[in-house]
Amino acid sequence: MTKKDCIFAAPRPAAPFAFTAEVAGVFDDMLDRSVPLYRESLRRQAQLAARFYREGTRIYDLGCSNGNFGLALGAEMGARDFSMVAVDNSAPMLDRYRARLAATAFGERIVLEEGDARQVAMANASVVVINLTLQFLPLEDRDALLARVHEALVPGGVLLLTEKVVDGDAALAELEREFYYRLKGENGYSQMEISQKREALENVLIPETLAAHRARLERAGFSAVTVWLKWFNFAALLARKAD
Ligand SMILES: Nc1ncnc2c1ncn2[C@@H]1O[C@H](C[S@+](CC[C@H]([NH3+])C(=O)[O-])CC(=O)[O-])[C@@H](O)[C@H]1O
Ligand SMILES: O=C(O)C(=O)Cc1ccccc1
Repeated sequence: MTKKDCIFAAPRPAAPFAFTAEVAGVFDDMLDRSVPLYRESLRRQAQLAARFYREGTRIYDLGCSNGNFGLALGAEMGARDFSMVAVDNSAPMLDRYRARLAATAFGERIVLEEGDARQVAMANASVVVINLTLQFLPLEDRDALLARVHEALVPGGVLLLTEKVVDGDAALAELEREFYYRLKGENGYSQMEISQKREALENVLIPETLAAHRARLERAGFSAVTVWLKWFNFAALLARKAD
């Protein structure tokens, strides 16, 4: 059971946001109230993964947190066999993922790896998921990771990439931010919570434009890219490797 996210409710000393045990303990509530269409997007990504998964290959989930994609995928696959490697560099997140997997029938199909997404060895992948995680890597490391993802994919394999994005037009970027903070308010976050979290995420979560993402995916070698979901400053992309 995850608790209510009250992390930024009272004034706290300014510190960069990190995926600590405190965050892991309230993670589901935080994402349900902070990421528009979070469950819808996970469910469709699980369906896409099931659709593109090929027997004998692997799925990678980079930045898997406490396992919400893995649990959605397991439910989607049913009795079908699959193999997934789920990576995160936060031990408290993986502890929770491990505990949740133990209560499922598909636990042995998912291998948890504690480590840096930039370092993980990948091969023979039909699906790679990077859900709200590329945004936490230094800008200069993003090209190399996506190039390695493309390299690891089998022909016809897909990358499912979801990110917080920023509009290239300053006025539209401001509009999207305004509507995003409106959603947070509707979901019960106070102005104090919204502004303290914004400060904690500065220089930690670095969003890019959709144009920058498309250009990177093209540089990495992907032959076809679609934005299958967009809500103001959040976007989910599917990038396909040629057959
Ligand atoms: N360099 C890194 N290497 C590995 N993991 C990292 C790194 N940097 C950050 N992380 C991990 O990336 C995750 C980002 S959350 C992903 C949500 C999930 N995908 C979900 O579908 O629920 C998104 C969010 O909280 O906005 C955290 O668990 C970090 O520990
Ligand atoms: O809350 C935010 O502003 C977000 O961008 C979403 C989020 C959710 C969980 C951790 C970091 C960012």
